Amino acid sequence: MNEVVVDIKNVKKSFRTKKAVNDLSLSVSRGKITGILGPNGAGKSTMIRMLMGIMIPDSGEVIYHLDSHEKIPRSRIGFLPEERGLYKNEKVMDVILYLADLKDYDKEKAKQRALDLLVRFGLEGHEKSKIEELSKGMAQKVQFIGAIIHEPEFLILDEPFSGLDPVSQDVFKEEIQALADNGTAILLSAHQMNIVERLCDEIFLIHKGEKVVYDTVNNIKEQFSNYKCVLVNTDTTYPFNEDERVERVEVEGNQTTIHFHQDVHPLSYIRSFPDDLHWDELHIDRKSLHDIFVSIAKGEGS
Ligand SMILES: Nc1ncnc2c1ncn2[C@@H]1O[C@H](COP(=O)(O)OP(=O)(O)OP(=O)(O)O)[C@@H](O)[C@H]1O
Repeated sequence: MNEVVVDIKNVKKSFRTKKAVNDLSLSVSRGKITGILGPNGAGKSTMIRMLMGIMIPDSGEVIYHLDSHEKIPRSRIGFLPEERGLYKNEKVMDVILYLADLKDYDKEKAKQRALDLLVRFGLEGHEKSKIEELSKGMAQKVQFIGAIIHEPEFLILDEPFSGLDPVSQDVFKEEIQALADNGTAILLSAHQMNIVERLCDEIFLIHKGEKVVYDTVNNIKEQFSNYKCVLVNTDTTYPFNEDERVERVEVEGNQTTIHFHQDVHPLSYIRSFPDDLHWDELHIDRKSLHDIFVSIAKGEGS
């Protein structure tokens, strides 16, 4: 069942004459990862600030459905801001316990959770290290732990993967997925489309403060993404493009990519290949979310 944790309804926010967010509505549900995407300046941070109560919308509403009398129930929300920053002279455990205390979370529980989380993030034994002694990636892990230490029901992650190496990115991905599997509602802003594609259930794509797409990843791929078929080491003289199902053909090195028109499934086309057509590898794929994002952001639509 879809259990909505927060509804954003028709919010608008302008800075002088600049419309940063124009009439946007969005819901985030328990156990779901919702990606908020958009090119630089699209209005993502402004949306996040309104969710956190750091900014008040000019019109529209942010409505939390958490068991709290506060309009913005901060102790139930976790936030990893885009701007990283922890008290450099403080020790790892002290910083985490301080953040837990800000959310009124029990100190003993926080200590135990912190120890467990430090192990999960490969930071065991660093409880007494000062933040300044940590690498950037390690400090980011501590900040992530600080954002989830109080078991938030709603978690906002603003660019959690920036500056992380691929191994650390994987650790973050696993933890984010595990939190969602445990029922946390997650709003994720990220520019790494390959990660977003695999991690998010739904995507809210905005551009210049306006909604472009709000749907499940599968529906978006269905709606915007045609199939393509890649043949490795095939006969490039074969007239692949002499078929009305084919939109265009690209040859790059030993790869021949056949792009199909919307709604064409390539299987029937592939079955029509002559038996003696050689190829070493054949891949059927859809356009990636990256391709879709770029074409939408450039205003090319589908
Ligand atoms: N405090 C502010 N004063 C004036 N203009 C602002 C302010 N904050 C944001 N803006 C403007 O509002 C628009 C949306 O900015 P916002 O920071 O929300 O975008 P974003 O999608 O988070 O971008 P990025 O991916 O670059 O972080 C931009 O045109 C920005 O210049």
